[in-house]
Amino acid sequence: MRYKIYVDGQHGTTGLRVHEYLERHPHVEVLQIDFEQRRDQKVRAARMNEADLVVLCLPEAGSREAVGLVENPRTKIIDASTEFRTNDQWAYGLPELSPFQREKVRSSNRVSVPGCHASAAILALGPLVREGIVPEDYPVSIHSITGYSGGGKQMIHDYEQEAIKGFELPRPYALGLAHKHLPEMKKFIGLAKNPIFMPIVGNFYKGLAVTIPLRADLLAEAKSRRGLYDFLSATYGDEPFVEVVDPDDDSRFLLGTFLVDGCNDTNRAEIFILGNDETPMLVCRLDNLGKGASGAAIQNMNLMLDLPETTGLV
Ligand SMILES: NC(=O)C1=CN([C@@H]2O[C@H](COP(=O)(O)OP(=O)(O)OC[C@H]3O[C@@H](n4cnc5c(N)ncnc54)[C@H](OP(=O)(O)O)[C@@H]3O)[C@@H](O)[C@H]2O)C=CC1
Ligand SMILES: CC(=O)N[C@@H](CCC(=O)OP(=O)(O)O)C(=O)O
Repeated sequence: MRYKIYVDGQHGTTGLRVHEYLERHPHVEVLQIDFEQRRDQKVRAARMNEADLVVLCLPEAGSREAVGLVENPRTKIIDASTEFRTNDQWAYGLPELSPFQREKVRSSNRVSVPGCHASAAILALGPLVREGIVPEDYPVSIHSITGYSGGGKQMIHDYEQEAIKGFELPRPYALGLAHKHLPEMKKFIGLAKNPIFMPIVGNFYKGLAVTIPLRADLLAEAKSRRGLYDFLSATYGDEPFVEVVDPDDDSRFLLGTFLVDGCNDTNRAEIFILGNDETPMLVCRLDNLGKGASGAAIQNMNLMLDLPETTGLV
Protein backbone atom coordinates (compact mmCIF):
# COMPACT_ATOMS: atom_id res chain seq x y z
CA MET A 1 0.00 0.00 0.00
CA ARG A 2 1.17 3.52 -0.82
CA TYR A 3 0.04 6.42 1.35
CA LYS A 4 -1.04 9.64 -0.38
CA ILE A 5 1.07 12.57 0.74
CA TYR A 6 0.57 16.22 -0.16
CA VAL A 7 3.21 18.85 0.54
CA ASP A 8 1.89 22.40 0.79
CA GLY A 9 4.61 24.96 0.07
CA GLN A 10 6.27 22.34 -2.11
CA HIS A 11 8.23 24.94 -4.06
CA GLY A 12 9.90 26.46 -0.99
CA THR A 13 13.21 25.43 0.57
CA THR A 14 11.86 22.93 3.10
CA GLY A 15 9.10 21.72 0.78
CA LEU A 16 11.50 20.95 -2.07
CA ARG A 17 13.70 18.94 0.25
CA VAL A 18 10.69 17.04 1.65
CA HIS A 19 9.75 16.27 -1.95
CA GLU A 20 13.22 14.88 -2.66
CA TYR A 21 12.86 12.52 0.30
CA LEU A 22 9.36 11.48 -0.75
CA GLU A 23 10.39 10.72 -4.32
CA ARG A 24 12.78 8.06 -2.99
CA HIS A 25 10.35 6.75 -0.37
CA PRO A 26 8.95 3.28 -1.18
CA HIS A 27 5.62 3.60 0.64
CA VAL A 28 4.20 6.91 -0.56
CA GLU A 29 2.59 8.52 -3.56
CA VAL A 30 3.02 12.29 -3.79
CA LEU A 31 0.00 14.38 -4.79
CA GLN A 32 1.19 17.14 -7.11
CA ILE A 33 -0.06 20.59 -8.04
CA ASP A 34 1.21 22.85 -10.84
CA PHE A 35 3.63 25.59 -9.88
CA GLU A 36 1.05 28.23 -10.94
CA GLN A 37 -1.53 26.72 -8.58
CA ARG A 38 0.65 26.86 -5.49
CA ARG A 39 -1.40 29.69 -3.98
CA ASP A 40 -4.80 28.46 -5.23
CA GLN A 41 -6.76 27.70 -2.08
CA LYS A 42 -9.38 25.51 -3.82
CA VAL A 43 -6.82 23.28 -5.53
CA ARG A 44 -4.72 23.01 -2.36
CA ALA A 45 -7.76 22.18 -0.20
CA ALA A 46 -8.81 19.42 -2.60
CA ARG A 47 -5.34 17.82 -2.44
CA MET A 48 -5.18 18.11 1.34
CA ASN A 49 -8.52 16.41 1.87
CA GLU A 50 -7.56 13.64 -0.53
CA ALA A 51 -4.29 12.94 1.30
CA ASP A 52 -3.54 10.50 4.10
CA LEU A 53 -0.97 12.97 5.37
CA VAL A 54 -0.15 16.60 4.59
CA VAL A 55 3.21 18.25 5.22
CA LEU A 56 2.91 22.02 5.59
CA CYS A 57 6.10 23.89 4.62
CA LEU A 58 4.70 27.40 4.87
CA PRO A 59 5.21 30.54 6.93
CA GLU A 60 3.16 30.67 10.16
CA ALA A 61 0.16 32.52 8.67
CA GLY A 62 0.04 30.08 5.75
CA SER A 63 0.07 27.14 8.18
CA ARG A 64 -2.80 28.55 10.22
CA GLU A 65 -4.85 29.01 7.07
CA ALA A 66 -3.95 25.58 5.64
CA VAL A 67 -4.91 23.73 8.83
CA GLY A 68 -8.33 25.35 8.53
CA LEU A 69 -8.73 23.90 5.02
CA VAL A 70 -8.42 20.29 6.22
CA GLU A 71 -11.89 18.83 6.76
CA ASN A 72 -11.16 15.15 6.25
CA PRO A 73 -10.85 13.66 9.77
CA ARG A 74 -8.49 10.97 8.44
CA THR A 75 -5.95 13.47 7.05
CA LYS A 76 -2.93 13.73 9.33
CA ILE A 77 -0.89 16.95 9.40
CA ILE A 78 2.79 17.68 9.94
CA ASP A 79 3.61 21.39 10.19
CA ALA A 80 7.17 22.68 9.69
CA SER A 81 6.55 26.20 11.01
CA THR A 82 6.80 27.70 14.49
CA GLU A 83 3.02 28.04 14.70
CA PHE A 84 2.03 24.94 16.70
CA ARG A 85 5.25 23.87 18.38
CA THR A 86 4.22 24.79 21.91
CA ASN A 87 0.53 24.07 21.37
CA ASP A 88 -0.54 21.16 23.59
CA GLN A 89 -3.01 19.94 20.96
CA TRP A 90 -0.01 19.13 18.77
CA ALA A 91 2.76 16.60 19.40
CA TYR A 92 6.27 18.07 19.30
CA GLY A 93 8.02 16.11 16.55
CA LEU A 94 11.22 15.17 18.34
CA PRO A 95 10.82 11.42 18.98
CA GLU A 96 14.09 11.39 20.97
CA LEU A 97 12.75 14.01 23.42
CA SER A 98 11.86 11.50 26.14
CA PRO A 99 11.03 7.81 26.46
CA PHE A 100 7.36 8.71 25.77
CA GLN A 101 7.63 11.08 22.84
CA ARG A 102 7.97 8.52 20.06
CA GLU A 103 4.66 6.97 21.07
CA LYS A 104 3.07 10.40 21.31
CA VAL A 105 4.08 11.18 17.73
CA ARG A 106 2.97 7.76 16.53
CA SER A 107 -0.51 8.21 17.96
CA SER A 108 -1.02 11.87 16.98
CA ASN A 109 -2.65 13.22 13.86
CA ARG A 110 -1.15 16.71 14.36
CA VAL A 111 2.64 16.93 14.70
CA SER A 112 4.90 20.00 14.53
CA VAL A 113 8.48 19.81 13.30
CA PRO A 114 10.87 21.41 15.82
CA GLY A 115 12.99 24.43 14.86
CA CYS A 116 16.53 23.63 13.73
CA HIS A 117 18.38 25.50 16.52
CA ALA A 118 15.83 24.23 19.05
CA SER A 119 16.26 20.58 17.98
CA ALA A 120 20.01 20.75 18.54
CA ALA A 121 19.74 22.59 21.87
CA ILE A 122 17.04 20.29 23.24
CA LEU A 123 18.86 17.11 22.22
CA ALA A 124 22.06 18.27 23.94
CA LEU A 125 20.70 19.85 27.11
CA GLY A 126 17.19 18.42 27.62
CA PRO A 127 18.20 15.09 29.21
CA LEU A 128 20.53 16.86 31.68
CA VAL A 129 17.77 19.17 32.90
CA ARG A 130 15.21 16.37 33.00
CA GLU A 131 17.54 14.31 35.17
CA GLY A 132 18.26 17.29 37.47
CA ILE A 133 21.99 17.40 36.60
CA VAL A 134 21.57 20.90 35.20
CA PRO A 135 19.17 22.80 37.50
CA GLU A 136 16.06 24.14 35.77
CA ASP A 137 16.98 27.69 36.85
CA TYR A 138 20.53 27.42 35.44
CA PRO A 139 21.35 30.62 33.45
CA VAL A 140 21.67 28.83 30.10
CA SER A 141 23.50 30.59 27.28
CA ILE A 142 23.38 29.16 23.77
CA HIS A 143 24.91 30.20 20.50
CA SER A 144 24.46 28.67 17.10
CA ILE A 145 26.16 28.84 13.73
CA THR A 146 23.94 28.08 10.76
CA GLY A 147 23.95 28.03 6.98
CA TYR A 148 21.81 30.54 5.12
CA SER A 149 19.24 28.05 3.77
CA GLY A 150 17.68 28.29 7.25
CA GLY A 151 16.37 31.68 6.17
CA GLY A 152 14.32 30.16 3.32
CA LYS A 153 13.95 31.38 -0.28
CA GLN A 154 14.46 35.05 0.53
CA MET A 155 17.74 34.55 2.36
CA ILE A 156 19.01 32.12 -0.27
CA HIS A 157 18.21 34.75 -2.90
CA ASP A 158 19.98 37.44 -0.89
CA TYR A 159 23.14 35.32 -0.66
CA GLU A 160 23.18 33.75 -4.10
CA GLN A 161 21.54 36.29 -6.43
CA GLU A 162 21.96 39.64 -4.71
CA ALA A 163 25.36 38.81 -3.14
CA ILE A 164 24.66 41.60 -0.66
CA LYS A 165 27.85 43.29 0.50
CA GLY A 166 28.66 42.16 4.03
CA PHE A 167 26.96 38.78 3.57
CA GLU A 168 30.32 37.17 2.79
CA LEU A 169 31.10 37.49 6.52
CA PRO A 170 29.49 35.69 9.50
CA ARG A 171 26.48 37.70 10.74
CA PRO A 172 25.16 37.43 14.30
CA TYR A 173 21.36 38.00 14.32
CA ALA A 174 18.37 37.97 16.67
CA LEU A 175 20.35 40.67 18.46
CA GLY A 176 17.42 41.56 20.71
CA LEU A 177 17.78 38.04 22.19
CA ALA A 178 14.16 37.27 21.33
CA HIS A 179 14.61 34.58 18.68
CA LYS A 180 11.42 32.72 17.75
CA HIS A 181 12.77 29.37 19.02
CA LEU A 182 12.97 30.54 22.66
CA PRO A 183 9.51 29.29 23.70
CA GLU A 184 10.11 25.76 22.41
CA MET A 185 13.64 25.68 23.85
CA LYS A 186 12.37 26.71 27.28
CA LYS A 187 9.43 24.33 27.23
CA PHE A 188 11.15 21.21 25.91
CA ILE A 189 14.51 21.64 27.66
CA GLY A 190 12.45 22.20 30.81
CA LEU A 191 13.97 25.51 31.90
CA ALA A 192 12.35 27.88 34.35
CA LYS A 193 13.38 30.90 32.23
CA ASN A 194 14.28 31.54 28.61
CA PRO A 195 17.88 30.74 27.70
CA ILE A 196 20.05 33.50 26.27
CA PHE A 197 20.32 32.60 22.60
CA MET A 198 22.17 34.26 19.77
CA PRO A 199 22.63 32.61 16.36
CA ILE A 200 25.15 33.50 13.65
CA VAL A 201 24.44 32.96 9.96
CA GLY A 202 27.41 32.23 7.70
CA ASN A 203 28.16 32.24 3.99
CA PHE A 204 27.46 28.54 3.42
CA TYR A 205 24.26 26.80 2.34
CA LYS A 206 23.50 24.41 5.17
CA GLY A 207 24.80 22.84 8.38
CA LEU A 208 24.27 24.00 11.94
CA ALA A 209 25.99 23.67 15.31
CA VAL A 210 24.60 24.80 18.63
CA THR A 211 27.01 25.38 21.54
CA ILE A 212 26.09 25.40 25.24
CA PRO A 213 28.93 26.03 27.72
CA LEU A 214 28.31 24.88 31.30
CA ARG A 215 30.06 25.67 34.59
CA ALA A 216 30.68 22.36 36.38
CA ASP A 217 30.51 24.05 39.80
CA LEU A 218 26.96 25.23 39.08
CA LEU A 219 25.62 21.78 38.23
CA ALA A 220 23.40 20.04 40.75
CA GLU A 221 25.47 16.90 40.39
CA ALA A 222 29.22 16.97 39.69
CA LYS A 223 30.00 15.51 36.26
CA SER A 224 33.24 15.41 34.31
CA ARG A 225 33.21 15.56 30.51
CA ARG A 226 33.34 11.78 30.49
CA GLY A 227 30.58 11.62 33.08
CA LEU A 228 28.39 13.78 30.83
CA TYR A 229 29.27 11.59 27.86
CA ASP A 230 28.41 8.42 29.79
CA PHE A 231 25.06 9.89 30.82
CA LEU A 232 24.10 11.21 27.38
CA SER A 233 25.25 8.12 25.49
CA ALA A 234 23.21 5.92 27.85
CA THR A 235 20.22 8.25 27.33
CA TYR A 236 20.33 8.00 23.56
CA GLY A 237 21.33 4.33 23.53
CA ASP A 238 20.44 2.89 20.15
CA GLU A 239 18.66 5.94 18.77
CA PRO A 240 19.13 5.69 15.00
CA PHE A 241 19.58 9.42 14.44
CA VAL A 242 21.41 10.69 17.54
CA GLU A 243 25.04 9.92 18.32
CA VAL A 244 26.99 11.08 21.35
CA VAL A 245 30.65 11.33 20.38
CA ASP A 246 33.29 9.91 22.73
CA PRO A 247 35.39 12.77 24.20
CA ASP A 248 38.56 10.86 23.21
CA ASP A 249 37.55 10.68 19.55
CA ASP A 250 39.57 13.41 17.82
CA SER A 251 38.86 12.18 14.32
CA ARG A 252 36.00 14.59 13.54
CA PHE A 253 37.85 17.90 13.87
CA LEU A 254 39.86 19.82 11.31
CA LEU A 255 43.19 20.99 12.70
CA GLY A 256 41.58 21.42 16.10
CA THR A 257 38.53 23.25 14.76
CA PHE A 258 34.90 22.16 14.71
CA LEU A 259 33.06 21.45 11.43
CA VAL A 260 29.43 22.55 11.38
CA ASP A 261 28.63 20.60 8.20
CA GLY A 262 29.53 17.17 9.59
CA CYS A 263 25.91 15.91 9.53
CA ASN A 264 24.93 17.43 6.20
CA ASP A 265 22.77 15.32 3.88
CA THR A 266 21.70 13.13 6.78
CA ASN A 267 18.91 13.09 9.35
CA ARG A 268 21.50 12.68 12.09
CA ALA A 269 22.45 14.82 15.06
CA GLU A 270 25.83 14.44 16.74
CA ILE A 271 26.42 15.60 20.29
CA PHE A 272 29.95 16.45 21.47
CA ILE A 273 31.10 17.27 24.98
CA LEU A 274 33.98 19.67 24.39
CA GLY A 275 35.66 22.13 26.76
CA ASN A 276 37.15 20.66 29.93
CA ASP A 277 36.04 19.26 33.27
CA GLU A 278 35.70 22.75 34.77
CA THR A 279 33.76 24.15 31.81
CA PRO A 280 32.23 21.34 29.78
CA MET A 281 30.67 22.53 26.56
CA LEU A 282 27.84 20.72 24.80
CA VAL A 283 27.87 21.04 21.02
CA CYS A 284 25.23 19.55 18.77
CA ARG A 285 25.49 19.61 14.99
CA LEU A 286 22.90 18.70 12.38
CA ASP A 287 21.77 19.58 8.87
CA ASN A 288 19.25 22.41 9.25
CA LEU A 289 17.39 20.96 6.25
CA GLY A 290 17.84 17.35 7.54
CA LYS A 291 17.20 16.66 11.22
CA GLY A 292 16.51 20.41 11.50
CA ALA A 293 13.51 20.37 9.13
CA SER A 294 12.76 18.11 6.17
CA GLY A 295 14.45 14.91 7.41
CA ALA A 296 12.67 15.32 10.73
CA ALA A 297 9.37 15.73 8.86
CA ILE A 298 9.94 12.37 7.13
CA GLN A 299 10.94 10.66 10.39
CA ASN A 300 7.69 11.88 11.96
CA MET A 301 5.70 10.88 8.89
CA ASN A 302 7.08 7.33 9.11
CA LEU A 303 5.98 7.11 12.75
CA MET A 304 2.53 8.57 12.09
CA LEU A 305 1.95 6.12 9.24
CA ASP A 306 3.25 3.19 11.28
CA LEU A 307 6.15 2.61 8.88
CA PRO A 308 9.70 1.73 9.98
CA GLU A 309 11.06 4.99 11.38
CA THR A 310 14.23 5.09 9.28
CA THR A 311 12.59 4.44 5.89
CA GLY A 312 14.03 6.78 3.26
CA LEU A 313 16.47 8.37 5.70
CA VAL A 314 20.19 8.11 6.38
N1 LIG B 1 14.69 26.51 5.88
C1 LIG B 1 14.87 25.86 7.04
O1 LIG B 1 16.00 25.40 7.38
C2 LIG B 1 13.72 25.61 7.94
C3 LIG B 1 12.45 26.13 7.74
N2 LIG B 1 11.44 25.82 8.60
C4 LIG B 1 10.08 26.36 8.47
O2 LIG B 1 9.43 25.79 7.36
C5 LIG B 1 8.52 26.72 6.81
C6 LIG B 1 8.89 26.94 5.37
O3 LIG B 1 10.20 27.50 5.37
P1 LIG B 1 11.08 27.58 4.07
O4 LIG B 1 10.84 26.41 3.22
O5 LIG B 1 12.45 27.87 4.53
O6 LIG B 1 10.43 28.90 3.40
P2 LIG B 1 10.50 29.38 1.90
O7 LIG B 1 10.30 30.85 1.96
O8 LIG B 1 11.70 28.84 1.23
O9 LIG B 1 9.22 28.71 1.23
C7 LIG B 1 7.91 28.94 1.67
C8 LIG B 1 6.94 28.41 0.64
O10 LIG B 1 5.63 28.65 1.13
C9 LIG B 1 4.85 29.24 0.10
N3 LIG B 1 3.84 30.10 0.71
C10 LIG B 1 4.03 31.18 1.48
N4 LIG B 1 2.85 31.66 1.94
C11 LIG B 1 1.89 30.86 1.41
C12 LIG B 1 0.48 30.82 1.50
N5 LIG B 1 -0.20 31.72 2.25
N6 LIG B 1 -0.19 29.87 0.83
C13 LIG B 1 0.48 28.96 0.09
N7 LIG B 1 1.83 28.93 -0.05
C14 LIG B 1 2.51 29.88 0.62
C15 LIG B 1 5.85 30.03 -0.72
O11 LIG B 1 5.29 30.21 -2.00
P3 LIG B 1 5.89 31.22 -3.09
O12 LIG B 1 6.77 30.35 -3.93
O13 LIG B 1 4.72 31.72 -3.78
O14 LIG B 1 6.66 32.27 -2.34
C16 LIG B 1 7.06 29.11 -0.70
O15 LIG B 1 7.00 28.12 -1.70
C17 LIG B 1 8.63 28.00 7.63
O16 LIG B 1 7.61 28.07 8.58
C18 LIG B 1 10.00 27.86 8.28
O17 LIG B 1 10.00 28.57 9.49
C19 LIG B 1 11.66 24.94 9.61
C20 LIG B 1 12.88 24.43 9.87
C21 LIG B 1 14.03 24.78 9.07
C1 LIG C 1 19.47 31.48 9.03
C2 LIG C 1 18.08 31.59 9.62
O1 LIG C 1 17.44 32.62 9.53
N1 LIG C 1 17.60 30.52 10.23
C3 LIG C 1 16.30 30.47 10.82
C4 LIG C 1 16.04 29.08 11.32
C5 LIG C 1 14.90 28.45 10.70
C6 LIG C 1 14.34 27.25 11.46
O2 LIG C 1 14.74 26.40 12.14
O3 LIG C 1 13.21 27.04 11.50
P1 LIG C 1 11.87 27.76 11.76
O4 LIG C 1 11.90 28.97 10.91
O5 LIG C 1 10.92 26.81 11.32
O6 LIG C 1 11.73 28.02 13.19
C7 LIG C 1 16.18 31.40 12.01
O7 LIG C 1 17.10 31.43 12.82
O8 LIG C 1 15.09 31.96 12.20
